[in-house]
Formats: sequence, C-alpha cells, structure tokens
Amino acid sequence: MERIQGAAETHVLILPFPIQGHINPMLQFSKRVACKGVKVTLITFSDKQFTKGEDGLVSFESISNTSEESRKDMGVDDRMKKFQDTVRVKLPEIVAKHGESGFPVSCLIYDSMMPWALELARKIGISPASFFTQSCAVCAIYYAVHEGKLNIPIDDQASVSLEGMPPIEVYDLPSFVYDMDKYPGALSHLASQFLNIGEVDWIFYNTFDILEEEVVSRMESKCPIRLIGPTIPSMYLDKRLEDDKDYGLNLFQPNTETCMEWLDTKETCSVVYVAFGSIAALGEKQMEELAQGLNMSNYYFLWVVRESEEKKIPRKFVQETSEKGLLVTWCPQLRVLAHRSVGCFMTHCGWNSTLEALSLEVPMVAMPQWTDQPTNAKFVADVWKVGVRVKVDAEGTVRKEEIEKCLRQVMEGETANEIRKNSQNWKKLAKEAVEEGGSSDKNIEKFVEELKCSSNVTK
Ligand SMILES: O=c1ccn([C@@H]2O[C@H](COP(=O)(O)OP(=O)(O)O[C@H]3O[C@H](CO)[C@@H](O)[C@H](O)[C@H]3O)[C@@H](O)[C@H]2O)c(=O)[nH]1
Repeated sequence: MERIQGAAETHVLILPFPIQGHINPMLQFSKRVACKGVKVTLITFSDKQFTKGEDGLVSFESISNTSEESRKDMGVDDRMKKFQDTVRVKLPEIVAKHGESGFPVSCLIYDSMMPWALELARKIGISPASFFTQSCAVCAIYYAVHEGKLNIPIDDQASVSLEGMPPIEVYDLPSFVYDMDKYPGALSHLASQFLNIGEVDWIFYNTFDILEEEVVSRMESKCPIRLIGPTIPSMYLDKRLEDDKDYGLNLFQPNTETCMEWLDTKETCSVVYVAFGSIAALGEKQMEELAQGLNMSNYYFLWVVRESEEKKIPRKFVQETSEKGLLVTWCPQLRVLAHRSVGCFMTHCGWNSTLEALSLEVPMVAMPQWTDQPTNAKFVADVWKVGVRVKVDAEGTVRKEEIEKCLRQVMEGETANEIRKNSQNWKKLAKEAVEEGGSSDKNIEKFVEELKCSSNVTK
C-alpha cells in the first residue's frame, strides 16, 4: 500500500501508557492511520534510549517524565500522579506548538487506562478517543464490574455467567477480579476506564470481529466500539505497509543476532519459545519448576528472562542446558515467532503475545500470571483451541511434570495436529481482518474519513 501523499492536514496525537505492551498496539495503529493520509504524532516518555523504527510514517514527540532514579523511591500512586501532572502540563504545550507550526492537532487518542485524558482533550479543544489494549472479553468483564452486574468479591466456588461469553470459572477471570485483596485499587481503576466512556468520540479495541464475535456484539450494544486489530506489523499479515516488520519502539534491547543465528541452526518446529512479556515476575520456586520442566521435555528452548529476573535462574542451569537452550534478556519476538524452527510458544498470554501467536499460527502453552492473562488463556485453550493451558497445584505453582506434559501435547501427537489446524485458520482470519476491505481496515478507513470531515468543519 502506498502512503497517500499531500493529504496529511489532519493531525492526531497518540498518548500511550508508557509500557511495552501498551505502546506496541497504539504505535501499530498509528501507522495504519498515517498510511491513510493523516499526520500522526506519538508521545513517548522514557529517559532510556529508544530504538525507533525506520518507516517514518509516525512522528515522535518526547515528554520527559521523572528520571528513573527518582521514580525508584516513589510508590505506584505517586508515580501515576506525577505522570498525570506532567501530561497535563506538557500536552497543551505540544498541541499549541503544532498549531503554530501549521499542523493543528484535531484528535487525541489516549490509552483507556487514562480516562482523565478525556477532560484534558476537551479543555484543549480537540476530540478525545479511547484505545483499549486488552481483549473485548476482558473489557466486558470490567464493564460488568462498572455496571454492578458482577457480584464482587467473587465466591471462590462459583462459576460466572456473562452475556456473550462461555461459562467462566473464577480463575478464568482477570486476577484483579478474583484476587482483589492482593491488588487493592486495581479493579476500581480498571472499571474506571468506563466512567466517562459515553463522552468519548471514538472507542478502539485491538481485536477483530470474528475472534470475539458474541462478546463484541454484547459490548456494541453498550457503546460504539470500533475493532481495529490485530495490531501486528503489516509484513506478517497483509504486507501492505512496506518494511513494516517491527513495532519500532523497544524499551528493552533485543539480542537479535544471537537469537536468529541460534534459531537458524535448528530443525523446523523443534524449538519451544518461552517468554512472559515485559512485566510479569515469576516466583523463584516457579522459575525452578519451569527450568526443570524445560530440561525434562528435552526440546530445544529459547527462553527470555528479563534482566530484572535473571537472579532467579537456578544455579548451573545455563551451563547444564547449553546444548539445548538459549537464554536471552529480550528478543525480537515477532521474528522469533515467525521463524520456521519455533514449534510452540510458552506464554503468559499478554494480549499482544496472544494476538501475535494467533496471527503467526504458533501453537501456545498458556501459563497466565496475572491481570487479563487468565481470561486470554481461557480463550486460547477452550474457545479458539490454539493451545493448552497449564494447571497449577494447590500452592499456585505449575509443576515441572505439568510443564513437560503440556509442551509434549502441543509439540507432537493428535492434540498438536488439531491445534495446528486451528492455528492456520486463525491466521487466515486475522489477515482477512486487516487486509484491504477487511473488517478492521474498513473501521480504520471510516475513522479517518470522519476525522477528516470533523477537521474540515472546525477549520
Ligand atoms: O523478548 C520479548 C518479549 C516480548 N516482546 C514484545 O513485548 C510485547 C509484550 O506485550 P504483551 O504480550 O501484551 O505482554 P505485557 O508486556 O505483559 O503487556 C501488558 O499489557 C498487555 C496489554 O494491555 C496486557 O494484556 C498484559 O497482561 C500486560 O502485562 C509483545 O508485543 C511482544 O512481541 C518482545 O518484543 N520481546
């Protein structure tokens, strides 16, 4: 697809929450919008060095937040407040600057986790749009909490029945719903995404019609959501955005060459890829079981253990498994998933990782840790049937025997064949959604038309 030249008069600001799993989908959506002739500027916050993509479709504007050093001493609430205060001051300055330089901003697309940005956008005189980075099913659960339709705290034994969803057991719900005491304040924060949703001009969900059909129609009856996903770099699906192979902003440095060279030496579908996203922290006991489970399975494995987690790797594990495994602190996940040698993805089921595996037809072993991940794992195993989900023991640990068993189920035999077939089908459907005339493509097209119309009206 060619970028529309000379039409970039309409200007949109994108405000992601500054963590990897939230930046990636909003940046990818930015590229899709920019391709349709809109100027898009994405706000970044890190004082770390970003690795920027080279596509040039999207401009970046950096707001310096508190330095990492001073953030260390702050609690979560103080950090969030500081972040909000910074945005409240800087965002109007950015909008004013662009207005003066001839590119007035007409819309602010903010992460739904920051509902306060709506009022800010209105104050500056631009249209607010909210972008949800989690699945529609997860949003529907938080919406039910917001509406008071889900009785909380949840009774441990009960299974939950929600319109448009398969029967959900307690431990399929987001952890903030079933384990409220452990995360005080988290559930009310997530339900607050919907407090002012009726006043937003556009609502975007990173999913696609057929993937969550029933729950999507339930949500559509509540608010006018627009499905624009999956937000996977174009070269992995429709290939219309030339060179769009990567998200383009890495908060962690990937060990790209090491990973790709190592994968190149392995047979097709022989490697288990293990990664738990950018936030999840496994307990030491769990790391030990996982390490032993991988070792017992005897498959090759590529395991991402972030720097902050490295101290939990069992002693001598790296030396003892050097023939079979490679451990890295971060990898180019999309390139890894797309590599022919990767046979399965052991994942925490963050929504991006889930959509990436689904779009690249990589079977999953779902090992959810917290937040929305248990619900995504439920859909992976029981609804889309593109993987299996591990069982935890009475202490909440996934034991090595269970890990070995699940890996085997997904890598070889009858279940593995079924899963592979289903995965192929989902890849096809994901591609159809984003290619020209597909459901998500049409939704983006429609948004851009509406945006251009509203910009012309205000000119
Ligand atoms: O070595 C790695 C590991 C991950 N990634 C990328 O990092 C992103 C991780 O996103 P995700 O899988 O969604 O996990 P989290 O980073 O944990 O994301 C947070 O945000 C998501 C969206 O709201 C939620 O679904 C998750 O539960 C929450 O933890 C993905 O795009 C991966 O491709 C890499 O590039 N290299």
